[in-house]
Amino acid sequence: MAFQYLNNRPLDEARSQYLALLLEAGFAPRTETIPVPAAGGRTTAGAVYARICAPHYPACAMDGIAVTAADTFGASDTTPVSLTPEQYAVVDTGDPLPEGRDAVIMVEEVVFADGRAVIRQAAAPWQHVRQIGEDICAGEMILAGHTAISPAAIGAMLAAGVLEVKVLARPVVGIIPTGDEVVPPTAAPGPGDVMEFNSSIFSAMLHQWGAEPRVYPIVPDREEAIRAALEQALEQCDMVLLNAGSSAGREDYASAVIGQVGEVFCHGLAIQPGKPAILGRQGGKPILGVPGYPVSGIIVIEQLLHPLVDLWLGRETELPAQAQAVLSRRVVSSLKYQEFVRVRLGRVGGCLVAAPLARGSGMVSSFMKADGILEIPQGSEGLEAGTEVSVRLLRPARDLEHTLVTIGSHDPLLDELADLLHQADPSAYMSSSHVGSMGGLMAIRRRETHMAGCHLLNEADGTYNTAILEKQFPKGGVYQVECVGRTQGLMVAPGNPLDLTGFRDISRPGIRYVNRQKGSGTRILADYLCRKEGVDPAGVYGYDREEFTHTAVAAQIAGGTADAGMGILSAAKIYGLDFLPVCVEQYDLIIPDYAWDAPVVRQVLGILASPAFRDRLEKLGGYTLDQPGRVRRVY
Ligand SMILES: Nc1nc2c(c(=O)[nH]1)N[C@H]1C(S)=C(S)[C@@H](COP(=O)(O)OP(=O)(O)OC[C@H]3O[C@@H](n4cnc5c(N)ncnc54)[C@H](O)[C@@H]3O)O[C@H]1N2
Ligand code: MOO
Repeated sequence: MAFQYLNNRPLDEARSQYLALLLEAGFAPRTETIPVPAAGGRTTAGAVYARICAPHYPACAMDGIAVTAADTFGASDTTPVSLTPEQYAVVDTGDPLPEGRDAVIMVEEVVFADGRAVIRQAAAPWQHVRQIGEDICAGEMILAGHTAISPAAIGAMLAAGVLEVKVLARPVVGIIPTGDEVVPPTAAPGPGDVMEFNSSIFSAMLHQWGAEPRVYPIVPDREEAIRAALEQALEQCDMVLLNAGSSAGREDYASAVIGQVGEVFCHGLAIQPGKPAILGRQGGKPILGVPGYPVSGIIVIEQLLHPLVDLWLGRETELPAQAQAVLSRRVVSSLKYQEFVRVRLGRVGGCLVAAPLARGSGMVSSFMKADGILEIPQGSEGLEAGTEVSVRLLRPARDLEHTLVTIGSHDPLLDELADLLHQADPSAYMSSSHVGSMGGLMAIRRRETHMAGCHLLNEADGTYNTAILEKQFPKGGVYQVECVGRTQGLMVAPGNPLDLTGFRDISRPGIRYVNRQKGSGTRILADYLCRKEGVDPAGVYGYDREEFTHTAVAAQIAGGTADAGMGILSAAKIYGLDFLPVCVEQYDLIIPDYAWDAPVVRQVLGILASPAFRDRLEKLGGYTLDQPGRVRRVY
């Protein structure tokens, strides 16, 4: 296939030109008529008029008696009026007002005696009577065109005799997943299989926007097959997403195929992620070529499809909620692209802090973890730490107020802690970033975290954390809180097929080691063990290969790309690995004084000391618990 290079069009410009082009070519909503009870949330296609009055008869508004007001005139405490059975009728709320009557007296104000109704106050004509059309008059406009139908509007239409309503049809959006490697979701994928989950992400987004997704079967990377699928979807849908094959690879046919069935308006946007997006059309029908990477796909359909759905449904695209936050770390950006950076947000010490998340376009979990999106404009080289930024919120702002931010050493116990915290208080959340023990202490210095998991060995005396905390916080300001003792060891493949006997064996020829990142406590431990056991790191294959968590190291070994790595027993257990224990280390939580009184911190300290926490850790295995939650030292 001829190599077609991509444009680099600014997003705003491309989007507005694309929308204008589509409108000119006849992009317009379909309408449909549906029963009113099912119309909640839909948008009226035109004005809706009342067919009958509501109420359509004079109705009693209270339980009591219907009377002729003139019969009651003069009634008072001193001159009660006694009505004969011919002069009144007992009625309930909603009953039609009996012929000849013109008022209702509440039952509380009537004394019945010998079949007569005695009243001590005159009734005003038409009191407690709902007149015909009091609510809605026949012929009156109930709803204007292009109006969202609220629950009350459903009631108003039905009361006014409108049983069916013409609404804007939900746009049917066809989603065509493509790729030879792409397979339906399974818990046991073969090597090279990529699970097809993009269509499920996009479908969920479309439902949220009021559109109707229609997912087609996965199409292999063959030009004719993709064209046939696209032609079918164009016949059956109002808009079509062609997923993957958008960039410049050998089997990337999206652009060519869109060109064959219609027209490519633009291939390539100045955005990252999402740059290979294709803006195409067949007449006024949009065809979007959406990159295969999930994060790129989410950004592209949010930026391009969401406005199309809004336009179709006659809605203004809502301005997303924004929050001002302080950037915790420097973010580098390319001058060529407008970048969408996923961030975690947390209010720490009175300041909303935005911590950038991993930026890989294939990392769908980074979008899941994100609290907001920071947009860095095209032409910017990035932003320095400490810059005040405006972040588009992905979660309600109030959730951020009760989020415990933890940045530091990784341990699966943090996930258990987060789960227990949220169970105990559904308004409380925990967001953890794994940057290693030293990284956590740095985050405390930058005031961006409530808490940091820490296990830093002082080689001189074999103690943990104390020496480094004294050095890092000479002026004090942190609490060292006891958490657990945990067994560190060498994780190896199940059955230990290479017969490793201990740490020293990592330098054996043929052994592929996988390490933790510099600054992590486990890396410091590994470096220490190298010196102690006379292992030369330069002679260890893979010593410079770094992963950021215990589970990531375990996953490499389980996946067969490494033979050994240092980590904790609980991570080895999750992956069914063998484990050669090396030492028990002290894992503490370091809490800065600026966060000490935060309610979420108090809650977490309570959970640490609870039997539920002990139970969870017993199940994980590899931990010893003395008095979690106890303050070891204040610096
Ligand atoms: N030489 C170049 N390579 C790439 C470029 C480029 O400009 N030159 N662009 C990169 C960028 S940026 C992106 S984004 C991706 C876009 O890739 P495609 O749209 O061509 O998609 P694929 O390569 O087919 O897939 C990418 C990735 O996503 C997985 N995938 C595909 N469909 C699904 C699905 N339905 N559910 C889950 N995951 C899916 C696919 O297996 C790949 O791993 O290209 C870069 N390369
Ligand atoms: O621009 Mo592609 O969308 O990452 O990562």
